[in-house]
Amino acid sequence: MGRKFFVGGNWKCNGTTEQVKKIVGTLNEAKVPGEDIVEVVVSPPFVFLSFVKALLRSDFHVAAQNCWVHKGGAYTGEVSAEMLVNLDIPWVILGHSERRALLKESSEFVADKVAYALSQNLKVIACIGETLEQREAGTTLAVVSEQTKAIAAKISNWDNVVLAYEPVWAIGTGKVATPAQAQEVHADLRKWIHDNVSAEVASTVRIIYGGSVNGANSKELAGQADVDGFLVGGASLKPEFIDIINAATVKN
Ligand SMILES: O=C(CO)COP(=O)(O)O
Repeated sequence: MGRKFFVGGNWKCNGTTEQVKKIVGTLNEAKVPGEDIVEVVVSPPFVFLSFVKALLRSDFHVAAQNCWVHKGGAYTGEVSAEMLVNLDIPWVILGHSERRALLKESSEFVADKVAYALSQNLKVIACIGETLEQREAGTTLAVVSEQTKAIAAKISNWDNVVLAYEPVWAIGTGKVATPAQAQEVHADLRKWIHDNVSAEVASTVRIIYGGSVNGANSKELAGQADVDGFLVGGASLKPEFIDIINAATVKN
């Protein structure tokens, strides 16, 4: 099938110049499989993007954590897709659950952002995931397929999209999804994409898992057939991020 393993590090709203230097230093010295085996992307806050890009080894790439929904202009506090392109930032994370919950970003708004970012040739890590209440109510697939459907309605080319399944109850809680739970949702999502987008996109799109991934649990999760990588929060700020990148070897 040839879906290249993908590991993203979402630093969220963390870091000082000194911490950033230290993290990048650790990444630059790390021994990891080549770019043919694993694609590695780290996502610092906007203010550190250029700094990280300049320091970071050339086989790792950077992502912004958000961008404005349309062309830039009179939108105080926002950063446009055009600016990211201008700075040679190849990736952007969109629709993270923290933004959906705290900043009330709807599925439609996220989908508009995804479509606009793709139109500017950015590559997108699009995040979806259910809350604990939704899981307990048995609506996990309905929720993640609704979030995916909103995106599918607005884009026609999935080549530059990575779908990040991040159950909200697993984010920052230390309560990781079991490999079986992750695999079940990933397989259901792939089937949904098969039935509602195309067989081709279903077989090629990477679906990565996020939520309390760490050095210890990453190998077993990576062993699941439909888990094509990770979006890592807390552990991406620590040296164990290297172990998570190395979980890619499980696929080979
Ligand atoms: O939200 C996440 C990545 O985007 C996951 O965060 P944690 O790895 O800290 O649970």
